[in-house]
Amino acid sequence: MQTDTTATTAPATAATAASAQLPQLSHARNPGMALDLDWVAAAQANTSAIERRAATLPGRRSVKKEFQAAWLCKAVSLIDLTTLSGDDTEGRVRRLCAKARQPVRPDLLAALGMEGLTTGAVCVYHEMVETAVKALEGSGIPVAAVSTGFPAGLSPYKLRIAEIGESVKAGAKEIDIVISRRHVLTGNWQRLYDEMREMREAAGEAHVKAILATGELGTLRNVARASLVCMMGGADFIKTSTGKESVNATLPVSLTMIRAIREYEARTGYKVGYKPAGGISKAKDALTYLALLKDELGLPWLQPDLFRFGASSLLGDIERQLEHFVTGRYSAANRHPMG
Ligand SMILES: O=C[C@H](O)COP(=O)(O)O
Repeated sequence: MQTDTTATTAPATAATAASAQLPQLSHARNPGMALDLDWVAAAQANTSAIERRAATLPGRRSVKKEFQAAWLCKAVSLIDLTTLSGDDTEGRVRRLCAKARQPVRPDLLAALGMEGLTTGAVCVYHEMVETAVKALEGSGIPVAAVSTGFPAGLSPYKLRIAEIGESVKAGAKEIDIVISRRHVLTGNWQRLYDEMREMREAAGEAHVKAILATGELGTLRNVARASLVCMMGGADFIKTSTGKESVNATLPVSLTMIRAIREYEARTGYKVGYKPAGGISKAKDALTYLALLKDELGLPWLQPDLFRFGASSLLGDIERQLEHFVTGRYSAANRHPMG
């Protein structure tokens, strides 16, 4: 990873490295704005340039040793620890919540000086929200609910809106909505905008992550346009994927969405969060995403209120890498179960 982290004086521990380089910053919530169809029509995505730039990212020089451990701890704090399976049970969700509270073995965290580290959130289906809220009581870890007919978003519109309210009532502080892909594919920006507005309103104080399902949007230009429309409609985050599409988070899609976020902030002054989700399972990939974020948006985005990984198995690999950093040994992946 090519960042300026290695150019600074080496802090003594991973904890000091993390806190010295990644300041705590907050931001005003994006209120949305009137739909600007001229801006949407003008949005471009130079696919070959984006793909060329994305291809260079994984091969870049990686941060090492305590700097790598610090960035990995930062990555843990940015994970929406997720289970979205048809066979989810209350027991599995309770185990996942215990993992969110204590994401890395206590002896490793003590050696890293990172006691108290937790994941950013736990993400579940509506039926599991109450269980997760109870299991996370007192931890400060929010529960995110996938909603609006996740993953396809094709249930009756009234029910999709009602589902948001139900999850908020059950205690979800974050709602991951799925957009209607057909509005993007048919260029019905007005309808996409209206739905986003209504979903944001239904969520009230709960923050809304708009899942674009980019693997089903056809082109990067559509991804750029849909990103803008969702931000205009008041999305707090834009998120790549449900994890159920055949193509989920990718670096070209991430570059496109991140640049839309940058443009939106430049024009409106409001920061919108970014959540790549689906298929991110290796610590190395997490570092690439963090480097991309830092390069394109800067350090303010490397906080849980502006960036999350949607991931079910990434934490296990990060824990393995941290164990290796502390002990010099790797353990088998099955020693790091999630739920
Ligand atoms: O939003 C989160 C995704 O569903 C998780 O996907 P994953 O299981 O590929 O990590």
